Amino acid sequence: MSACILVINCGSSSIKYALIGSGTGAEQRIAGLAENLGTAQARIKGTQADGSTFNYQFNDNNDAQAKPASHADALQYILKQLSNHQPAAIGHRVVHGGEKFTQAVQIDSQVMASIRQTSALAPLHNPANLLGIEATLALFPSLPQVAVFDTAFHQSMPPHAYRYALPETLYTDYGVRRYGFHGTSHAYVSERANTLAGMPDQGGWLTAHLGNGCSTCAIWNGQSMDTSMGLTPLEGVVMGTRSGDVDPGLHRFLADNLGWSLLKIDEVLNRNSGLLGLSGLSNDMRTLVDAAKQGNEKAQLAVDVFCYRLAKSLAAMSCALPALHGLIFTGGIGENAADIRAKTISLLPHFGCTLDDGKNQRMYAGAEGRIDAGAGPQIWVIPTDEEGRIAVETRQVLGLIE
Ligand SMILES: Nc1ncnc2c1ncn2[C@@H]1O[C@H](COP(=O)(O)OP(=O)(O)O)[C@@H](O)[C@H]1O
Ligand SMILES: CC(=O)OP(=O)(O)O
Ligand SMILES: [Mg+2]
Repeated sequence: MSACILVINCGSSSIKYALIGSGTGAEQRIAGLAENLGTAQARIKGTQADGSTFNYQFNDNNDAQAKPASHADALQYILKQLSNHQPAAIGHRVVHGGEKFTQAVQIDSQVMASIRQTSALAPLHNPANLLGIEATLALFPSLPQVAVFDTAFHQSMPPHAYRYALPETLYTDYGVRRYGFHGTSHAYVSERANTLAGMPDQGGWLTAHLGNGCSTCAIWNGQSMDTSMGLTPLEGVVMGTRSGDVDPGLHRFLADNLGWSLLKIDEVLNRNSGLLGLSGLSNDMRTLVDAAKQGNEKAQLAVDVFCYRLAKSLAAMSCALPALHGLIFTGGIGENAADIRAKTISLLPHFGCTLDDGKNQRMYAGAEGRIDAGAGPQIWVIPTDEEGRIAVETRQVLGLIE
């Protein structure tokens, strides 16, 4: 693979990686996932250059005394797998860039200090992103590294969308405003939809990125006009383990009546809520859809709240657009869960969308296509490609020719 970019997306307990070659003709890609890092179940699975797959369990003899594999251990293993390929540069997903970063930048010590400063606003994400950067800097001290921010795409939001109705000093002195996340994904799928629908850089799209974290976005002529996540990735729609919007009065209620500390409240809203909290069963939409079909009422309620709050968010986002050309579903749930798409669309009759049930049900994993029946705004399923877009932006920042 010539002049390839290594893309690293470090989560709190996982690392997604991809080595993306520029070559001529079809793009070449080797990708994988390390998960359960920091636990005895840490493992890595991925593809190799010849197309074969590997699945490596760090602690395969279940030794209770063994030290759990860290992010650095996983990166070392990943790089060993890729040792036949010398990347030209490394691109990192960084979730929160605050107001400072309106586009991707080459990483230096000042950029790292800024990412560190912003960690308080994305405690599940930025510290993990920094771990990834530090580990690759140690392993490849001479390679250029680029940070691609989830927040950058949303810096085009107008003040009426990004300001909270709070005293001004909280914004001017402390940066309390709405930032939005998943920008790399919202940007990628809306550009892709422009291309597929034959309307380059024009039109109004509502995008629903539905992964473990979920967010919606209103995009007009290629620019983010509003999005459901805010100061932190906790605001907005229901997610796997995150609550999304709650009454701000909830915090005082829990403190006064249950004696919970702010730390405990934050933990519950981030890690024990959302689909997991409602169902008491799982944060995995596949499990919930199956359980609901078997008559599990809590799983059904979790699915119902998820779809209703998602439709409500899309309806609210439509206020940011002069005209609506289409809706786009992406992320693990958006790409794979036909019933969730159908239920959400059924809650938006005033959009005038018509779903083609057959096309919706027939969409297979990894496919992109239109699932509307022709009348009203278009409905698309477009698999996101955050890694591909991070590689493109890394090349652009460094002036590397594709
Ligand atoms: N076939 C499917 N049906 C329903 N949900 C699915 C399906 N495949 C994946 N998902 C859901 O997608 C979510 C994970 O999305 P993904 O985009 O992979 O996550 P991440 O945000 O970590 O990138 C999980 O809730 C998972 O259950
Ligand atoms: C910002 C965010 O929620 O990211 P993820 O979906 O990767 O958790
Ligand atoms: Mg994701």
